[in-house]
Amino acid sequence: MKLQPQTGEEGGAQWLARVATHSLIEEARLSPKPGLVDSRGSGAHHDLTLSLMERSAHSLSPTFYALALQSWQRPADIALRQLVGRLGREGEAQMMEATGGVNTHRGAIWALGLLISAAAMCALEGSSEEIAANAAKLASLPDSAAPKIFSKGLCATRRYRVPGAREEAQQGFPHVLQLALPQLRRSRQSGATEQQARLDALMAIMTSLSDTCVLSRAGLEGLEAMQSGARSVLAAGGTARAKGRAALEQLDKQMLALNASPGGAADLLAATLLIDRIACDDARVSPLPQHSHL
Ligand SMILES: CC(C)(COP(=O)(O)OP(=O)(O)OC[C@H]1O[C@@H](n2cnc3c(N)ncnc32)[C@H](O)[C@@H]1O)[C@@H](O)C(=O)NCCC(=O)NCCS
Ligand SMILES: Nc1ncnc2c1ncn2[C@@H]1O[C@H](COP(=O)(O)OP(=O)(O)OP(=O)(O)O)[C@@H](O)[C@H]1O
Repeated sequence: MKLQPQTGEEGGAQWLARVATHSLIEEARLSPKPGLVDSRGSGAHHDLTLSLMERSAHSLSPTFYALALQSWQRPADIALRQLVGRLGREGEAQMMEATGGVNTHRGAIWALGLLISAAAMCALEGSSEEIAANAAKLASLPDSAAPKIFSKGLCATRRYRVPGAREEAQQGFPHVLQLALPQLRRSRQSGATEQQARLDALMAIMTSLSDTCVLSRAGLEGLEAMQSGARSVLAAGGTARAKGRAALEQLDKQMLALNASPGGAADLLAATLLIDRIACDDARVSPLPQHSHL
């Protein structure tokens, strides 16, 4: 199905920015998510609330717009990589200003920022595979202006020898393309509600992601609990089934007891919702009129 966003680069960039911000808000509101901020509350977080997440999402619209506009029909080269890096860091500063210094969306800016840029590179004509491949090319290029920070994520990837946010992007977002999007569309097709299909997509990501947020707070025990709990939900038929919902409730309790929150998986769900809306994929099955309300 072909999308009909506003035409031209300015209209297209505005539309992309709106869809990206909306994807972040829909991810944050989706409930019940294990350990994460959602419409019920703050999950395992003490410094995050839903209204803070929403404020943060809105603060990122100008960054998303700039990323889309500046990437329009450009090739993935060093110049674009450096520009995208600078805009991403400015977006992080914007987020920190809006939240009073709380990290609400660092991982999300990275994933959605690259995907917005990648979608704009093909002027909104790309399939999910083409968008992810462009994002991977950009993420694999060096950004000499990037500050050398030994972040929590980097620390976890070294300590546990696992891939993190950088590698997920450099590999073309396999958790989005190979797990979440197919699950989202399968669940919709089998009659799940939109909320259930999105929760199932989140579970699909959680079955295999090495989420450095979980590793930093709860180590390998937390990661294994997350992955096996998510597998149980899907093995029980997903959240459209009572047994699947019971397994999800169990997983939520376990994540809270371990003080674990799969923030990386949440970012990739937002990325999935974005790609689902912007990619020109024939197989898309969406119950919503595409972006008519955006
Ligand atoms: C790559 C980023 C995320 C930093 O990663 P790093 O692991 O060092 O840092 P940090 O621990 O602060 O953040 C990691 C975040 O990624 C998310 N995440 C965690 N695990 C994963 C995973 N396996 N896959 C994807 N995302 C994950 C979480 O939200 C987590 O909080 C990013 O902030 C960055 O380098 N930005 C630089 C600006 C830039 O180049 N932007 C370009 C696109 S806008
Ligand atoms: N609904 C959500 N709830 C919580 N985190 C989310 C949600 N959606 C996305 N995230 C992602 O999770 C990340 C939060 O990471 P993390 O929990 O590691 O924060 P931190 O403040 O760096 O660490 P800590 O909370 O352990 O002090 C954000 O960067 C954000 O992109």
